[in-house]
Amino acid sequence: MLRSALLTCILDSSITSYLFIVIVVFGAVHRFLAVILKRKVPLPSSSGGSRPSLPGPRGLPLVGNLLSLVGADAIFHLKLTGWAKKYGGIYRLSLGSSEAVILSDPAMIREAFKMEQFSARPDMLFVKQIVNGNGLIFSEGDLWKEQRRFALQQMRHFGMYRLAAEEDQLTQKIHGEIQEFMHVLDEYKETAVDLDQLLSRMIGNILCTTICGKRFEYSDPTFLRCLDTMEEGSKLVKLAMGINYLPVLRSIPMMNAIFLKIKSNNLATKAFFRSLISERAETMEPGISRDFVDAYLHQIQKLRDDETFDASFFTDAQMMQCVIDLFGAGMDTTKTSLQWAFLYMALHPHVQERVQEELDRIVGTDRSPTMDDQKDLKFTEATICEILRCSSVFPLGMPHEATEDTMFRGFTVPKGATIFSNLYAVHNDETLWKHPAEFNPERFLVNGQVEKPSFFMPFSTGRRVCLGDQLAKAEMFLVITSVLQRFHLATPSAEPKPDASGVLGMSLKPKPHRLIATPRKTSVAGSPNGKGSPVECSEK
Ligand code: HEM
Repeated sequence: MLRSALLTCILDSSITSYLFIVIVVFGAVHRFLAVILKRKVPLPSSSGGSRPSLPGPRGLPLVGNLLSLVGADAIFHLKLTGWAKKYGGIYRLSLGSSEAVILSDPAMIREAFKMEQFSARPDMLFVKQIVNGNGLIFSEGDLWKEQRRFALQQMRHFGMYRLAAEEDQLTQKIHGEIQEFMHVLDEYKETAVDLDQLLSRMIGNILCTTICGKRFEYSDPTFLRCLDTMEEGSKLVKLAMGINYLPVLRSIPMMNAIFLKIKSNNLATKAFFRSLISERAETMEPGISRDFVDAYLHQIQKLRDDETFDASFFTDAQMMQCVIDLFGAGMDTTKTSLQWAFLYMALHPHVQERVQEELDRIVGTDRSPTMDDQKDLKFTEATICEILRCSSVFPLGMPHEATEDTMFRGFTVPKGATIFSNLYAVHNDETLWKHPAEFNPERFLVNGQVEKPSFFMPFSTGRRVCLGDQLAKAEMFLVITSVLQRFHLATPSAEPKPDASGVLGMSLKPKPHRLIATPRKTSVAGSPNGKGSPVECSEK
């Protein structure tokens, strides 16, 4: 009871500044003790002997740059972007007991993330105690390489190529999910609605279908509990980040309560997916992979049957973490990107009208858009690129870690340094983009063709580039085109216009806002080929 009241209080973002101060104080003590005990802890100026030091803001003794970041957790990306303007495309920061290197130059990010030495993940306590080195996001070395190769093959297969094949069952299910979303949207008619929960259910179902072959009713309590647990988990993980750098923070009751809650949420999430995996295992048939779990179960079976095979990372525990990683990585990012997409459409009605005009011309109103239409919907495609650029939902990517002291662009990046790629800075750099603050899809069109410059990198780049990029792009394309074909989106005139600045949580989210979805004059049936249950469309 007390713990749950404490956690409710913790989830209120106003407490984060307090936590930050706690982290700073503990950071100072930790570093002080480390120095006293002569442990090897890098100091702000310790980039090494006569080697040129990386530039960066001056830190205070013991706490480094932590004090400059107090209260900046919701705008961390802006703070780092401000420093990039002063210190350049590569600079360093001292965060508690660890050194961070911030890359904001796209060419440097491309070069760095191709390098094996910069492809590890920071050695965080969470990773050790919860993920246990398994999965796709925090795994490393041979395990990561093998699992990534397999998962990539499957995600590309399920994500893009199968979504293009309309007769495929999975594709039909995803189209059905979009229809269900629009059916619920239809029921709101002229009422303003916050799309957050509705999008969670649709994206959650698309991911569950792709990964485990299962969909849930929007009101299913088990499904809703799982979505809530994962959402809460993202907030808690962000709050407890400090524990990764200073494990001693766990001795603070509030931090320990967060840590224990993250662990219990993780167990609940595993229980949810365990039952889905069991269902799959009971119904699988030889040679048929209906989804990611099916493919994984077949792989485990194949390797067990192969007597010459003695070492493999394909285990049940590994499969579980891969499933959780794919769901976790795909959920918040795709949902948030779609929230931004609909907000931008409502804030830029002329762009929305151009997309709708293109959809009416190329797809018409008798069928839903399919992946085959993508190549012809140039302005729509450019608009989706602009949504990804402007929103930069993963503004600092995922942290990487240097596995050894490495000379890079004339500087030494020390072993153990956490490397952040400031994708937000790249996507808002005035030297690369004309008027980057403007929402303008035209910037991606050259002579009527979509052209994506090398400095457009919403899914990061290199060895650890997003594994679900194809699925995410396909989902965004199908959802955005289907919704805009059927609805006109607007902000409620009686409410203040939502502002398009984001708030940084695990991803960069728009501030809470409501939209009105008014049905357009269309007569689209419930599936791409016109079959399926039609959903009524009323006139404006
Ligand atoms: C618009 C949606 C998405 C965006 C913007 C996005 C962006 C990113 C970014 C920036 C990274 C960090 C790469 C790095 O470490 O350098 C990443 C990693 C990852 N993403 Fe995505 N992502 C999206 C959707 C998805 C989806 C749908 C899935 C799967 C279902 C997915 C799975 C992953 C995984 C597994 C990783 C870790 C890869 C690794 O460590 O090897 N993502 N994503």
